[in-house]
Amino acid sequence: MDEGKMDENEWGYHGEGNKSLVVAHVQRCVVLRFLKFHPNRNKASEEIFQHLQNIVDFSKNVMKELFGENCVHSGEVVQLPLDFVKQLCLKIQTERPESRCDKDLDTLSGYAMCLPNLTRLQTHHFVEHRPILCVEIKPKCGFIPFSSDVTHEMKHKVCRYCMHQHLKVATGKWKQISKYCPLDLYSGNKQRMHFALKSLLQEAQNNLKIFKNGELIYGGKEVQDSVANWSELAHHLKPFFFPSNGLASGPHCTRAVIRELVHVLTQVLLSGTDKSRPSSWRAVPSPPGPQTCEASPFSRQLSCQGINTAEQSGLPKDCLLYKTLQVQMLDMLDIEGLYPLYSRVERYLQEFPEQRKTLQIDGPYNEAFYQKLLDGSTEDDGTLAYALTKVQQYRVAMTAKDCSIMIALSPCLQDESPGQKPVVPSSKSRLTFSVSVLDLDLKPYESIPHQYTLDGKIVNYYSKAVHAKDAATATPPRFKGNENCTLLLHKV
Ligand SMILES: O=P(O)(O)O[C@@H]1[C@@H](OP(=O)(O)O)[C@H](OP(=O)(O)O)[C@H](O)[C@H](OP(=O)(O)O)[C@H]1OP(=O)(O)O
Ligand SMILES: Nc1ncnc2c1ncn2[C@@H]1O[C@H](COP(=O)(O)OP(=O)(O)OP(=O)(O)O)[C@@H](O)[C@H]1O
Repeated sequence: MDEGKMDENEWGYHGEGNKSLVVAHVQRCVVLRFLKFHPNRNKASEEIFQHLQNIVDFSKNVMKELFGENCVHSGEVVQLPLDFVKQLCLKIQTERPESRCDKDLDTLSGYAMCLPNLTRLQTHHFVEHRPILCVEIKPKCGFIPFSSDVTHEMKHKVCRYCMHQHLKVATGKWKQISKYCPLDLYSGNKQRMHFALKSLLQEAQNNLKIFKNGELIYGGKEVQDSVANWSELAHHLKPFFFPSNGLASGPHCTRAVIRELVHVLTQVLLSGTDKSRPSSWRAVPSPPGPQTCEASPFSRQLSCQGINTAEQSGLPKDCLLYKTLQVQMLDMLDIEGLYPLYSRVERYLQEFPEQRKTLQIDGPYNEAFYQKLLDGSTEDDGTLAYALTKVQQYRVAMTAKDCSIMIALSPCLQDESPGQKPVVPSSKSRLTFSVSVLDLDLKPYESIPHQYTLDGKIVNYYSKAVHAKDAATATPPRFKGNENCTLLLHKV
């Protein structure tokens, strides 16, 4: 990229989250990722450069080690002409969702990250000109806390995502509770994974987006996509899964296409990444807590039928979901056990603020930072060192609980040998695929008190909701008496 000759007309709005905004080049497979801030809260250019450089370093030195080389794209920090950034900001403003406009793109520093466009690149080695489908999943936390510091009994039974759904609906963030439960997706059990993926397709919220040739076609919009839009989605997907057969349109076709998508995604999610290089670390051998969530409609249905819900096949150790779960489980103490350790670090920093740098609270995220994360000790010896290690591990775990998985699929031409590229078969086609992980910015130290407060709010709200519903109907809040759970077990 020639940063000297930048033309805003060559870039288009691509998407955004809470902290960054992404624009994509209209021809080349690259994106620019800008930081966002509340109005009038812009930081000094040097600070922004350092923040972005920290993101890149953390990705290279820590996340590549934990997730594997092939799945992580660290990118680089670039300096752009301020005029270009200002014009770009004006150009994309109308395309931004209103709910994200509480923050503005940083137009003052001129710094951004340049990354491969994962919605258009099949692998980072090839620039392809064939159709490409890309599914982005934000799976969230896939385990129930196993820490003995947990005081709320509910947290041992119901996962955070399912509890949080109730608070999100109550505060108006989403209209209805999703049937998706991360524990189903992470189970490694195909039936549960199909159910989880189908639930994401039914209620995408901010957990699912689908791009075709780099363009968003499903999810990620203000007006929520749902089953009502499946026939349109199926129309987009049909050439990928039924390339040469004239499958008629209509509900039968829609169901067939969605079924193929769900099956293919499951296979890809269970496939190995970085086969050549086994990961050098393990956080926890297998989830020590319960492996099902009592609020998951799937698990509830099985237990209604007297089937042992703890039974599951487990994830293959070389797949990305397994690696994600391992990193998430660096949170061994839960926020309830972590918070007192955070307070210990905080007290020390109040007394010795100049030590913040030595303790690597805001970086540098180098090899030494990574090595300290591998310390698996669980005995608190009362030291600052123990507290600091747990705090840093928690921040990394929280990052993995909020990252997204990007699955790119592209049809194999008839009789084509895929070469080095992995292939997933669907019933009427073969697709090459790649899997990546994105949004791996280390969560800030400062967010820990917020996590602690939010955790309490989520559990208290959910417990009250369960109580209220129990009192009214003698059934848990997620199910009304007339909701037939057998419906949920239809094969996809
Ligand atoms: O706390 P959560 O689980 O609601 O996660 C936040 C996300 O909400 P979600 O529940 O996924 O809709 C939230 O996503 P949205 O802005 O709601 O799309 C952010 O990802 C937030 O991270 P950060 O503060 O921007 O670094 C996330 O905050 P962190 O907790 O990861 O810091
Ligand atoms: N390298 C990439 N290639 C293609 N699309 C990308 C890339 N990076 C980000 N995106 C898109 O931009 C969106 C926003 O990016 P990202 O998740 O990094 O934002 P964020 O503000 O850090 O998120 P959060 O709300 O979780 O803090 C993503 O959901 C994804 O759709």
